[in-house]
Amino acid sequence: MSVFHELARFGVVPVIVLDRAEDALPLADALIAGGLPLAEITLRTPQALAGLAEIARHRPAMLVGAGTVLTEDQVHEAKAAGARFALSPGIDPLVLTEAQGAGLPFAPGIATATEVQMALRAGCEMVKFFPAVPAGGIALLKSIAAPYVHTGLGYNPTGGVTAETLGDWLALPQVRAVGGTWIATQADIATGAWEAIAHKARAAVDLVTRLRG
Ligand SMILES: O=C(O)C(=O)C[C@H](O)[C@H](O)COP(=O)(O)O
Repeated sequence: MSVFHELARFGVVPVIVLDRAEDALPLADALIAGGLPLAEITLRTPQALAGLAEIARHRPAMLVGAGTVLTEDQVHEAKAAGARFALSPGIDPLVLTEAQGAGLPFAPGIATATEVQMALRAGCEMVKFFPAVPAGGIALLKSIAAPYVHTGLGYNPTGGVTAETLGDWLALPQVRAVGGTWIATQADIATGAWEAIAHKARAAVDLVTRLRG
């Protein structure tokens, strides 16, 4: 099974901004406790890679990937840290080529038909639809995805998705999983609100289970 198939089984991807590497394991444990052993650690903070590496090394049950991967170097850094997949808010063919060479499954960001075609040309299996809500929400995704249904491309809407709108997004057959920061916000992590994170993870997992029957 491809890593994006594994990810799709959860239906929801916690997008993480990690300020301190020492928060990585308690965060992973909270997500595991909530039944959501999955995280996209965004490479936006100096300690993100170290935190990702901690999770990959010490919590092998977690499916951990890197987000906000913007450069060729970051492809290799993410892979070396143990990322099983990578995503980015936008699309950069040079980064995609590098990821392919490194064997790191990569979902680039798209918000236009042109970008979808760039992703298809690069052989991507999944793309991030970013910024999902400000760009035009479900109506835009439906319209953009329509010409490419036959390709089997999957979408990961992220940016403005919430627990309340999760179900609407997952009702679209092309949506493999939504992404969002609400499950473990930067403030939750900074204050060590591990129980709250576990609770939000569990609520999201329960909702996905209910929706998918
Ligand atoms: O950095 C990336 O790889 C991204 O895709 C951006 C994040 O997914 C958004 O920042 C999500 O933000 P929320 O709207 O708070 O859920």
